[in-house]
Amino acid sequence: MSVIETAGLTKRYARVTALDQLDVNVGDGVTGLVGANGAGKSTLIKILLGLVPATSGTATVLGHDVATEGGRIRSLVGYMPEHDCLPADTSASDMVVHLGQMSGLPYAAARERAADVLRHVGLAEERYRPIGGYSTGMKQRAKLAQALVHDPRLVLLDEPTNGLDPSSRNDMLTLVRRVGKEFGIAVLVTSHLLGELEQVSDHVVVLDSGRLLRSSATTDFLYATGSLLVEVQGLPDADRLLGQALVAAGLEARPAEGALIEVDVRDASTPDLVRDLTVDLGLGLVRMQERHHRIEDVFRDGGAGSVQPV
Ligand SMILES: Nc1ncnc2c1ncn2[C@@H]1O[C@H](COP(=O)(O)OP(=O)(O)OP(=O)(O)O)[C@@H](O)[C@H]1O
Repeated sequence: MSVIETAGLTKRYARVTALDQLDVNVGDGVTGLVGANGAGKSTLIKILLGLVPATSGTATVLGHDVATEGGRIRSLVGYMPEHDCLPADTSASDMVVHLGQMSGLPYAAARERAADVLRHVGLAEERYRPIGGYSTGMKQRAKLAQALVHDPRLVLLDEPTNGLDPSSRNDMLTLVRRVGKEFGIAVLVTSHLLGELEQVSDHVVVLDSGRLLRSSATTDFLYATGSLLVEVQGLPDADRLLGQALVAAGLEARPAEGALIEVDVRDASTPDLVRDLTVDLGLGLVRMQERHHRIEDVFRDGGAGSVQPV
């Protein structure tokens, strides 16, 4: 059974079409929903929760119709909203217990679950302190905890890394991955950064101005959009020699800035092939990094993007 399924889903506001004939099918595991600001990610999440009505089309969540079974969906689904929405003068513990009770848990069970989830997100020590004194990272973790308190079957996480510094961002991405893998909860997580969703998602769905650009396994996505930057040493013209060998082996390769070689990733074996050819030429492999295209360029004419370590 699909976790989320939409058909022809459309949402029009007075001045803008936020979702345009969207057909998506999300299964178990971690699914990344990526798109630039205004692409329609939050609108989709609100429709899936039954909080905002669609203009036309249909959507189901865990087999329930969003148009008629919003209450049932919200009892089965955890939701982490994008913006700062936490009460400053309440402790994370009180807030999560309260939301657990609102989801139908008896008080004692809500307390027990709240302690568990706050520990899982790394807020065991601070859980009795008022949220107003929390860092942004702690607030994001408190928001994640309340999404998990009623043991949902699916969580919808809207920009969980928003406003975080690089180290807190990595911690949050690790947590998101754990929720999907260790707790076995289906996850739909949004971001405007393709790179960070690739780190945690099994599947990536890309929205552009409310339209579906692509929906595929993360690995397919990488192969379709990525290239490698390679640096070798050992001979004065090491980069040229390797470039020629790569082209002779049928790969697309070209010189890049700083005596690097850029190689298009053809499939999962490409990095091994680069390594083997380097060794065959008696050269040393200094580094090999993925280069991603920018999300805006992915489906258009390509272009250089951020470089991330393999
Ligand atoms: N309540 C509303 N009334 C009118 N227009 C809206 C409303 N909510 C969203 N929109 C518009 O719909 C489009 C999609 O917005 P949405 O918030 O879903 O995008 P998003 O991908 O989540 O972006 P962001 O990350 O910036 O929140 C935007 O053009 C936005 O201005």
